[in-house]
Amino acid sequence: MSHSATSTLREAGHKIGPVNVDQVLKDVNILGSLDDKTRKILNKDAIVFLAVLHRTFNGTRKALLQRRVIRQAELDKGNLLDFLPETKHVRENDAWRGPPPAPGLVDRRTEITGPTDRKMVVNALNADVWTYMADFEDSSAPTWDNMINGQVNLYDAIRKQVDFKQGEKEYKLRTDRKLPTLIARARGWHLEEKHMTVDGEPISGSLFDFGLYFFNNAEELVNRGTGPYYYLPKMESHLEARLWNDVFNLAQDYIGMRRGTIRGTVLIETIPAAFEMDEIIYELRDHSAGLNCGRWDYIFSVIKRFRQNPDFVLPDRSSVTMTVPFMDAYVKLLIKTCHRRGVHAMGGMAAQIPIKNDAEANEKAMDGVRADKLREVRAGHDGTWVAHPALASIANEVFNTHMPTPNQMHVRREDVHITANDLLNMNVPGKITEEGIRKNLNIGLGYMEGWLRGVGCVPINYLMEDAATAEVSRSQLWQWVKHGAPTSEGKKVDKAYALRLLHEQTEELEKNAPKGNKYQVAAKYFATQVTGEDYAEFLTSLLYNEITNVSDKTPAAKL
Ligand SMILES: CC(=O)SCCNC(=O)CCNC(=O)[C@H](O)C(C)(C)COP(=O)(O)OP(=O)(O)OC[C@H]1O[C@@H](n2cnc3c(N)ncnc32)[C@H](O)[C@@H]1OP(=O)(O)O
Ligand SMILES: O=CC(=O)O
Ligand SMILES: [Mg+2]
Repeated sequence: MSHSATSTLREAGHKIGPVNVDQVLKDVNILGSLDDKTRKILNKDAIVFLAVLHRTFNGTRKALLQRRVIRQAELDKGNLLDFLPETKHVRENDAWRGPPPAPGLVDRRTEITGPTDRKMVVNALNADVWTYMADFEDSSAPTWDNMINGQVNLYDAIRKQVDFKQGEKEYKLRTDRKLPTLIARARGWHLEEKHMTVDGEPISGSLFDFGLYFFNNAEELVNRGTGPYYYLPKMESHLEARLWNDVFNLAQDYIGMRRGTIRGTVLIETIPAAFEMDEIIYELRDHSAGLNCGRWDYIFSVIKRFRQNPDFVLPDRSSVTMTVPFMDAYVKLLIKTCHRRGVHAMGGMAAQIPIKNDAEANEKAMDGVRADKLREVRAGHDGTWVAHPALASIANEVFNTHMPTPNQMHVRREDVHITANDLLNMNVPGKITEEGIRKNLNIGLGYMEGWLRGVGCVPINYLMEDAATAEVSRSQLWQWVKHGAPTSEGKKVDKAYALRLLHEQTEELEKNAPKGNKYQVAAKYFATQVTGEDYAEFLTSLLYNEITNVSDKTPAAKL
């Protein structure tokens, strides 16, 4: 796209502009390196658009993050959460609905998810699935290269120009059928993208991911029969959804696109958001593509938000299943709410992945995935997630058998009545064991070690581990030490015990890892997080500086 000193980007239909490019670009810096390919994506017009987003919305974003801090202070005093009295009218009004599903989103029974590196993009689009969530979030470490090249890969994939060769292997998009609908997951409101600054501040990771994908592809996607679709992670209130809606409106107006063309599926993956499901759909209204049960972040959020409260201490991670009372209540409420409002209620991610060298263990793992998908379809979910192409056939088989229609929005779940007590019912059977502690340490260390090398999703003990699952492990360790939880072996989990096991696990992992691994760095950070004292809001924010080398002295790229 060309630019001029006064660019309207598109003369026809736009409502915002004309924009004085030189003026907007004043005090905008790109601190990450650019080559010919990335420069095409992060072109001047795109940068102008991102700067407009930043200047319009960053103040609100920061104020909303501050609201999280204020709410946390209330919870730290022992207060609980409840449905909001001020939005009762939204919940009780039966008259409003979300929009009908957008093109390409009517049937989304099996969604594959994964990071946006070129190989994974091709493999995901070739998988036997209906939709593909291309992930800039939980399964991506946000290095500059990952984020910007991910945008290049999606740009090329949308235009079917993504084929490439790696060694002898050719990666080619299949041509024998329609490709799955693409949905991009932007980073959450809490993350920043340090490689682009506006007026001396880093731009929000959400606005960067959303904006670049939108600006470069929205029109192309519509021309190809779908649209600019997103997954929106880690929100904590309907006001954060309102901010997304405002962003969507501005973006569509900016390029002259009909409002309501963008669609966002919101992950309900924080405990405060579970109390505002109706309100979140209401805020996004014409842009809503439903809600999703982001189970891993949800467990993380329950522990995080109530970490000072001894009533919320949970047993070993493996005991916190989808059928324990608080998880069951959350699933049921989500499905009921979505279907009442005519939008999709998406299921989530079973962590099992294929085990290649042990047929028996593999069968057991696949049975676990099958059981999870069966529970989801029977509960009324309209679709589910798979972490790996080899799991698509299992999800398809279960959903094809039990969901003959493209979705099951007609399943209204009037039988379900979920109260605040149900959402907060921590009656979870199970024990805290030394094995559970060691597993959490291995997951935390293993995940952080990969993340520090730029890998955002790793297999550990034949389970998919990503930013959300690692947070569950980290938060459990913190919580157990904080509350001096007893183990089934008769020990009290305290700081000395946690640090001793951390040391042992680090040694063990390092012994078997290639030279140049990052276990020592991971352990240094993890040690600050598992002693019941400091608790970073997010591991990814805590570690971010380790994967960026941006400073005041970094020269800006020439625009
Ligand atoms: C809590 C949440 O947010 S869940 C959502 C976020 N998490 C995810 O999206 C999980 C994504 N999954 C993955 O990253 C991977 O499946 C892992 C890391 C768990 C396992 O990866 P690997 O060890 O490489 O698996 P494996 O060796 O079996 O892969 C076989 C092939 O499938 C490909 N593959 C595996 N998972 C995916 C995927 N999700 N999308 C596309 N391709 C995939 C691999 O690239 C590999 O391709 P190749 O044969 O061309 O080299
Ligand atoms: O994003 C999904 C989750 O489970 O977390
Ligand atoms: Mg998540």
